[in-house]
Amino acid sequence: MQGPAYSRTPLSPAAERGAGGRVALAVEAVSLRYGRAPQAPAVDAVSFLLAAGEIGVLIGPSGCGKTSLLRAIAGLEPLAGGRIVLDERVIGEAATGLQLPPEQRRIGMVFQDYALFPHLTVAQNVAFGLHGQPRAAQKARVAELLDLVGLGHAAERAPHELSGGQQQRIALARALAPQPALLLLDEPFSSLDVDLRERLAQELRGILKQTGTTALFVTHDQLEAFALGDVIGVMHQGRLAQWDSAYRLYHRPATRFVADFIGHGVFTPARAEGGPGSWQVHTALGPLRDAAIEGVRDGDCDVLLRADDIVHDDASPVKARIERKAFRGSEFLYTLRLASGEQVLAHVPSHHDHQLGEWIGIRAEVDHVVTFPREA
Ligand SMILES: Nc1ncnc2c1ncn2[C@@H]1O[C@H](COP(=O)(O)OP(=O)(O)OP(=O)(O)O)[C@@H](O)[C@H]1O
Repeated sequence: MQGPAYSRTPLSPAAERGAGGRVALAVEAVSLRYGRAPQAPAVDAVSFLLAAGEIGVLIGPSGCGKTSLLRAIAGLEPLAGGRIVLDERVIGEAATGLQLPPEQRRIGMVFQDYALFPHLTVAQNVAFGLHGQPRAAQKARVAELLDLVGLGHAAERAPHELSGGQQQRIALARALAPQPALLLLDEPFSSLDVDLRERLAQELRGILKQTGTTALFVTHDQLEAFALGDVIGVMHQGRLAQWDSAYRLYHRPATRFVADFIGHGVFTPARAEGGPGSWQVHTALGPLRDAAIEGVRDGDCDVLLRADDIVHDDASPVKARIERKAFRGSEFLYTLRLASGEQVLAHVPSHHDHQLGEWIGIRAEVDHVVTFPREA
């Protein structure tokens, strides 16, 4: 199927701003199919723009097509539809069969397995993409990159003498050394432990911003996506469900899938009344109002209630029974059941330590009311 993805905001925030937001990467209705299988394409008419120096992150459940899309951009898979433009140069186009080989795309890649050459030193690994340049220039660039990733002291060591995190920094230095027009990163931290991942994600963002590198990063991990990305794409069954800022993905999800995938929340039956600028959505927790509400229609609907929309308030006439609670340090995630049968989630400060089965007062404090057509 051709045509743009059903993304509410097809432009990334920086590309939309225009000023200082020169488009570096344009992915236009890109589709990819493995073999001649009749099943749905692995990537289905995906469109988005990434501005120069911007970091895009693709997230989505396993098998949704993230890696396939990255491979198509890298030139490792032929396009079944659409076109890819990098720095105003068409690098792949289904209609004409144009497919620039990976090495001619000026694209750097960092994958989960560090793929360093074991028989080369760290410095030789980083210099790998610089052949053809004068030796002195190569040496200076390698030193610069090793300093950038904090491993200047390790230049003469062998990759196996370094930790996983250090090896991944070397892989990053190697990919950045030839100053790629675009850096692709496919779950580069997934084999590392959680603390290290978080630190490396922050370091990586700093390095990419310092070098002004345009990058597209694939991860399973929402927190990693939020920490790294200027703009985040949620993929679902080969399609790009939404390409947007983290804030909008959370507060203005374009589809039910995105609303469900990002953050904690439930859909609860509601009834919308009013009109543009004056919508009121009636729920078991009382009426919700939002002048900026989008996509609502008069009548029955489902409304998204996030765990942070529900406030514990014993003075509230609305009561709910605690069915489950999960300790998360500064807060509990309570799963609550209203007398009317609806389930809601609530983030409650962890010093409010109530027992399972207890009834507590709650009220809804919803800044952004998000509704979807009622599902059977
Ligand atoms: N080489 C291949 N041959 C045939 N089908 C493939 C191939 N690679 C991937 N697929 C299929 O394409 C779809 C998308 O896979 P892809 O690896 O892109 O998803 P993903 O979102 O990156 O998943 P994960 O997060 O698990 O890595 C899946 O249905 C997968 O089974």
